Amino acid sequence: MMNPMANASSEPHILCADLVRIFTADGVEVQALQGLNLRVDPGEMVAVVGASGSGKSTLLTILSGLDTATAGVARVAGHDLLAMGSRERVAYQRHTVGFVWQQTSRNLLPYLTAAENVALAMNVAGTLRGAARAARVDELLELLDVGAERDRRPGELSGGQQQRVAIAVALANSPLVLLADEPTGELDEATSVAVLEAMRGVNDELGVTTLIVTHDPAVSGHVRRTVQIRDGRTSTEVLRSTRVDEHGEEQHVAEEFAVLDRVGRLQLPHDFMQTLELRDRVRLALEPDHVGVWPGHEGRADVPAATVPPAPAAPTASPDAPAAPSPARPAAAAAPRRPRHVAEPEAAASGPAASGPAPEQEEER
Ligand SMILES: Nc1ncnc2c1ncn2[C@@H]1O[C@H](COP(=O)(O)OP(=O)(O)OP(=O)(O)O)[C@@H](O)[C@H]1O
Repeated sequence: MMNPMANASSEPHILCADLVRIFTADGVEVQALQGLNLRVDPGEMVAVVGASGSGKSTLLTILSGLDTATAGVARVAGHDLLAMGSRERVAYQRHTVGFVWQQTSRNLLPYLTAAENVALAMNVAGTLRGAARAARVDELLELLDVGAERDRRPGELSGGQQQRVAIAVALANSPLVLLADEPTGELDEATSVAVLEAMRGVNDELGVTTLIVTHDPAVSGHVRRTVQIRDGRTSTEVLRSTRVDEHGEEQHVAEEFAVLDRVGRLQLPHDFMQTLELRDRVRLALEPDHVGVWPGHEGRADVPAATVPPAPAAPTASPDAPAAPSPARPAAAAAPRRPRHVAEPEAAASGPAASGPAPEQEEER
């Protein structure tokens, strides 16, 4: 199984850095993406989850080449999506990425059979012909477990079968990246699970980099990495892995991390901010193995500060249950300690963790 961190130094298949998309409607600006950062390495399968209006569809529309970002970086498999001309865009959509949308009508033509829908995608892109094309169609439909439905039209298929055929269509031209927008949005729970497992099978079998955008938190259970979008930014990530414990038993472990961008910005979880009444500005302190964050005003004195440790958190005790974001546990475990006020509090309070004061500039109060 692919370790999501394994390719950290190679060129990612999806790279978004400080991505911004501003819509203007009736003179009012809406910032759908507000400096989003995302990296997906070749062969990874990642879910992007978030509440309604958080910017998921906007992100996917940009990655699919149907919309262009206002600013920032968006690169997919070597294509610069902000600089792409119309000819490159067409080639990109035909050969580099495959899409699965929520609505069947957007994925499949109703008057063609399953096999004809897959073959049409190859025809449009001009890939494979004759017997090679027919063999590829059958191979894909078999892979998605809808080989027996090859001669049926979408109206004669169940919702789950339609989405499996849609995945086969998306894979027809051997894309490097598969993008799916709420692929289980119109399916019941059991069918959703089957479709997600089919996508995972495709990811394992073909190694196609897969990004699923959804509001459904249950999707997280089917991928090794889930990225949470909040207010147009990636805020936290959950990584899932399997480990063997000291008794030789397999444990499914989920660890949650805050996302840190290139210049040291991170979003503190809402509940941390509420618990410590953090607002406007905070005090920071660089400790030997973590960064401390304290209210910059008269915050609650009865609770210890949030801390941001550099190392991944320990595995969760209960299998497959996401841990609280890493910063929470050291905070709870750490003895309440006084914030280390800096000589010039205003300067420290305004800077990010990365530019916080060096220890020798600090003084204990
Ligand atoms: N074409 C547009 N014009 C103006 N505002 C838009 C446009 N598209 C999206 N928005 C706004 O951008 C924000 C993000 O929308 P987006 O559709 O990306 O969210 P989402 O997370 O996909 O939500 P949902 O799960 O409800 O589809 C919302 O505030 C939305 O109203």
